Amino acid sequence: MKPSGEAAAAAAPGAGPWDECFEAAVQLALRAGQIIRKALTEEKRVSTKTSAADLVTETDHLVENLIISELRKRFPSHRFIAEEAAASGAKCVLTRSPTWIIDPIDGTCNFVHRFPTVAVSIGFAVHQELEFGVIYHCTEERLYTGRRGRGAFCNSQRLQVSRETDLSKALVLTEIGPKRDPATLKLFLSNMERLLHAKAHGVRVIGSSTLALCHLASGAADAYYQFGLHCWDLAAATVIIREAGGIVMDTSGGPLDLMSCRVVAAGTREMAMLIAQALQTINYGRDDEK
Ligand SMILES: O=P([O-])([O-])O[C@@H]1[C@@H](O)[C@H](O)[C@@H](O)[C@H](O)[C@@H]1O
Ligand SMILES: [Mg+2]
Ligand SMILES: [Mg+2]
Repeated sequence: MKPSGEAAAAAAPGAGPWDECFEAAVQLALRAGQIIRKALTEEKRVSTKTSAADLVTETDHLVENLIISELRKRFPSHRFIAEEAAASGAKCVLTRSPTWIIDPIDGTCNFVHRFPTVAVSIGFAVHQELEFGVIYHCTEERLYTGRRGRGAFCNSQRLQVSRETDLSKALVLTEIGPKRDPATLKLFLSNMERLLHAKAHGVRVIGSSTLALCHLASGAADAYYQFGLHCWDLAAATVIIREAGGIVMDTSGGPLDLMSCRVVAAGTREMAMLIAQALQTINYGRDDEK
């Protein structure tokens, strides 16, 4: 079923203080998805950022500028944290002001290779609390939404996480992150090996952290962990997972720190703790200290 803004709004009935912002996010995600879907098959100008594996295209910039300019027109007092602005030096500071946290294309490496696992992610926080998240799987036309206290949905289907607590019965998702030096790769592979030694059914890397986190929210996977993602990968997906009944926390087992570039998420706290206890830390610094 094609997603629509009306379906997303109808899926979470009842007026709320941020309805207008939520509906703007939905419409912009759908519009961005059309641009990304069209550009997927076209020639691209590709640049690198923090590593040879950390790619960016003109479409990332075009989509991010479109989203921010449209939101600034409608909500001039709001603040923005966005991936490509941060790459150009903008500070990632989450204040108590209404703040949009944007990843214009999540899965840019997939996008460059025309691998159809790409999303646009728009999160929204007020008083430093995540209020809603919108993630649009551009090629499958799946609109994932979550609003604090009002449930999580894919198109108009309510989402519910897996209730699995046994790691030996779990499908675990992760992502590689942009660092490719030998020490980081050794730790990344060691973490994957630890989970396979613990008899996890499988470990999957799909190239988009936001869509992997949406799969978790839909119950199609039991856990997710990563070192090397960012607040714009996490913001929208965190609301969606929590509203689907899941847990999103720090890799230490403590509360999520949106700026820490690391996460463990799962359908149950038991599963999340089993994952966290198995992991060796890979240091990627903090978004708010770059
Ligand atoms: O850059 P992008 O495509 O928005 O986001 C990507 C993340 O979704 C992925 O989890 C991570 O491993 C990549 O390094 C990259 O950060
Ligand atoms: Mg991106
Ligand atoms: Mg991303």
